[in-house]
Amino acid sequence: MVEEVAHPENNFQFSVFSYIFSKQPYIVTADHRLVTSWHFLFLPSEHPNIVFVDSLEGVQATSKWGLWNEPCPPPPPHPPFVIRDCGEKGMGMFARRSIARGELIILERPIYVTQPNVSVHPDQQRTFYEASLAGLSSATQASFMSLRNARPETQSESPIFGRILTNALAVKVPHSKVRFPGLFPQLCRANHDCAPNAHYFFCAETFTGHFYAVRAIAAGEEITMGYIDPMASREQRQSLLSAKYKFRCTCMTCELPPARVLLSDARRQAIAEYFLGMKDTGSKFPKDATLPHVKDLVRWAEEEGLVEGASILIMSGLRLAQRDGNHSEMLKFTADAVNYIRAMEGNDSAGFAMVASRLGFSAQQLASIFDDGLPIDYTLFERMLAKKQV
Ligand SMILES: C[S@@+](CC[C@H](N)C(=O)[O-])C[C@H]1O[C@@H](n2cnc3c(N)ncnc32)[C@H](O)[C@@H]1O
Repeated sequence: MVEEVAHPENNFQFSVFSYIFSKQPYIVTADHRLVTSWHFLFLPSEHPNIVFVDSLEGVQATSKWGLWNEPCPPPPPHPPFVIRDCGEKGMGMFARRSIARGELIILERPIYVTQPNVSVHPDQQRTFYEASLAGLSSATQASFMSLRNARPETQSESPIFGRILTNALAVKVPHSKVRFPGLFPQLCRANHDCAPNAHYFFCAETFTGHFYAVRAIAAGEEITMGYIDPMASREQRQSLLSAKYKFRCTCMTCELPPARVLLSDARRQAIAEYFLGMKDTGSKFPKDATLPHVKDLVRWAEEEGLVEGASILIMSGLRLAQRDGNHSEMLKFTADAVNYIRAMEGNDSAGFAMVASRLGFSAQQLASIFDDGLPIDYTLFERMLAKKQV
């Protein structure tokens, strides 16, 4: 049975080859002639501004989350940034006023979430992507198409594909290890820096991308994020950025004098090796890890401006100290972990709750020790730890 498709909230007709798989929830095939018709589009009811592309099972699971019926949490009342043209980089995000470390810059819903590999034949790619774009309202389509396309070589396959490659940010959803590429009208305007001053993460509970300042940002300063593995050497980073995003990075770290680049590369490599060791052992610290070494790595990560790397190392240090029953080090690492997580993800984050649960506390209990602005109540913390016999 083939039925023509119109988005429930707009009058778009995808194509005569689209058909409705299900009206409740709204699931359609992009084009039933495609060999890859196992990719379906989910058009969340009353949200003509989101399209979710996945296998049928994927969109069926997604459609049951009910997140789409939740209103998007309101953004900060006066956005602390402007998006403007900045020459060779194209558009960029800039601080309208000074922004404090740990301040929320923007919170935004994606408009388009897709499978990492919608492996359709190049000839069919265009049909597929055009049908998926047509699932959006005309305003959202225009916003999508205004995003930068740094990959014009893909234009013949689809003008959409290049925009996905240029702009996608990871969307992580419950019960799936897949990092879905997601597009956001404003978040995708942030340019890259190898020591970024802001941190992006996706919150599945509210289905929004969050962007926090991880350093104090001065009025007029550019707000940046990291696109690639920051532990790579400068040469590797340059080649990754040039291959995928088609630009040469001229950030401060990349422009350091040669001797400083060597030092920066060596530090990043040492951190990468530690992470590899964690992966090898499948545990939170590598075999033979020692507290002094972790502390050196944390300091290097901080000096390199690698906030996310530093936070992972701090959590690893916390676990090492926990393994050794070293309460005073646990205290220091916990204080650092809380400090970092608050800067990267705000006060009520899942990360904060994770640190708390790691120590056997609730988020509220931990927050009571690390209340904003007050000196840390170490005695209380010691007492709580002793009670837990961590
Ligand atoms: C996600 S977009 C960022 C926003 C983009 N500048 C725009 O105009 O919409 C990624 C693209 O921006 C440009 N870009 C991002 N960071 C850059 C940087 N540090 N230097 C030069 N170009 C950059 C590259 O063309 C890259 O492919």
